[in-house]
Amino acid sequence: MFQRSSGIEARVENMELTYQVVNDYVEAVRQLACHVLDLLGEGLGLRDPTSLTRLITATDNDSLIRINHYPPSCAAAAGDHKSGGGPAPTAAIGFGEHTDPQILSVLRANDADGLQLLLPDAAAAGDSVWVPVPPDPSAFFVNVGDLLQALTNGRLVSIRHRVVAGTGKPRLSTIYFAAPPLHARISALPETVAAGAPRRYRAFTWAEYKRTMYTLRLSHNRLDLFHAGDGDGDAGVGDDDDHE
Ligand SMILES: O=C(O)CCC(=O)C(=O)O
Ligand SMILES: [Fe+2]
Repeated sequence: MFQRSSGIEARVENMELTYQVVNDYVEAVRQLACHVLDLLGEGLGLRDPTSLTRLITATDNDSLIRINHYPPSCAAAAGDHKSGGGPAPTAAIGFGEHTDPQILSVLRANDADGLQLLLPDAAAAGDSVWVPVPPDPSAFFVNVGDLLQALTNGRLVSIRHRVVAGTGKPRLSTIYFAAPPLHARISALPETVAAGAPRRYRAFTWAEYKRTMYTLRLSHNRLDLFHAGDGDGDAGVGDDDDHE
């Protein structure tokens, strides 16, 4: 009985420690995300370079952290064997292709490879060229999300990526997704709109975007449903008071 309760106490202590470590990590990556957004705001020539950061520091921000674990793939090994070449095209996918929906993602992973990016220019030309991101546990991988693409009127691009599970080491990744409050209105910043660069997307709230996203497949190009001038369409999104 005594042993059992001390076991529980140890577990509670462990949980508290884990909670503390995760909280400290979240605070550190949140600050990093703010720093990156401030620099981007400056680089974009925003009148208020902190306006992007303020979206993710609001007390009711919707940011989250995700921890992914990809065990080595037996399917990839089988694919290698059968084709004598690369992994089986579908069976070895650890995380299907997608863009991150939020503002900014800050990823840290162990030294196992697997993350790949789709080259946007090749994709626009109809080719699928996947570029591996070299694993580096001492580095952060910072990714522009869909909302940042909309806020910058397409000047910053939310890159399509995926994870292919290899046959070697398990991959472990931790990603902080910096997001605004649900009610935040996402609309191209005025400095990114010009006669030669008309507003690409209509205004929407993060809540509307999330609602739409949950009706779609992971790989769907969701921003396509928010193009300016498309009306309400069947995307089921509201506010279109920013139409041009
Ligand atoms: O695990 C990774 O390396 C990337 C995962 C990812 O893209 C995501 O969780 O959105
Ligand atoms: Fe992602």
